Amino acid sequence: MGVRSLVLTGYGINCEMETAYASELAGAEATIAHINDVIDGKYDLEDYHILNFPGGFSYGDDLGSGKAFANKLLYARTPSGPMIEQILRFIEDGKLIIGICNGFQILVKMGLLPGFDGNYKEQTCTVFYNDKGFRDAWVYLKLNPASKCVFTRGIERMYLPIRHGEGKFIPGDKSVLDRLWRNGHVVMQYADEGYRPTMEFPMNPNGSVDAIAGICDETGRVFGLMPHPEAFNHITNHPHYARLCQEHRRKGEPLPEEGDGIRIWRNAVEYAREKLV
Ligand SMILES: NC(=O)CC[C@H](N)C(=O)O
Repeated sequence: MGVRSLVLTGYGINCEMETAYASELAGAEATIAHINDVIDGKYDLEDYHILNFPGGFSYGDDLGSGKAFANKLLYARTPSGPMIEQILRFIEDGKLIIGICNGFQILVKMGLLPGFDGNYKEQTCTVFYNDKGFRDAWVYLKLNPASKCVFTRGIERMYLPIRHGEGKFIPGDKSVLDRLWRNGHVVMQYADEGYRPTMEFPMNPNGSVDAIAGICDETGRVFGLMPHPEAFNHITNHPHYARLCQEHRRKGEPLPEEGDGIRIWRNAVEYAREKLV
């Protein structure tokens, strides 16, 4: 049996195709499912190993990005009980969840991230309006070596696209922020070209506290980030592709075809193959 990846969509989520494609490039079998079909019981989370919450504009970002979709997941009932119970069981079973951009906003607003002490239903952080409005650009990311995140194992730095208006990560208070650092929840920070974390715009595109761009839960198996790794699936996505080609030709080194973002799903698929399949 192979690794199966479920990609949710519906209500204005718009990155499901690229997210499914990223899963497949990494060796998983991907299925795109409308959230209502999951709630109706047409898809069973039990059949999957990786659950993806892609980016987009669910419910038009009304009430704050991701809030309405988060509430839908918290309060919807499936034929076999509350939807949230199935999601909690998915985590308990040792499986993997990733939320990207709007997906990250949904996970934070549900309380699934950071999910302190396994309490996945209490919101302790938020993702708020960027300091300087909507931004569409590529960002340098410094990975936290102390993070427990399964999806980013062995990755020290990344260069990925962002496109959001509400990406400013804010912990509820200082004790929440301390705890995020102390227990390895912080996965990645916005950085300058030398990969030093920064609060400076535009390298830090939104003003996130401590330049935080992505966090995970205590298990390292629930992960969310504002940047879009699925959108760097091939080297031609890179904004300086032509320059990279020239540089590599000069050095006589082949340019890798796969985009760096796929490493996130490669880690997930490898973990699932080892532990879940
Ligand atoms: N690209 C996205 O997923 C956008 C996220 C969200 N709708 C925002 O603008 O903040």
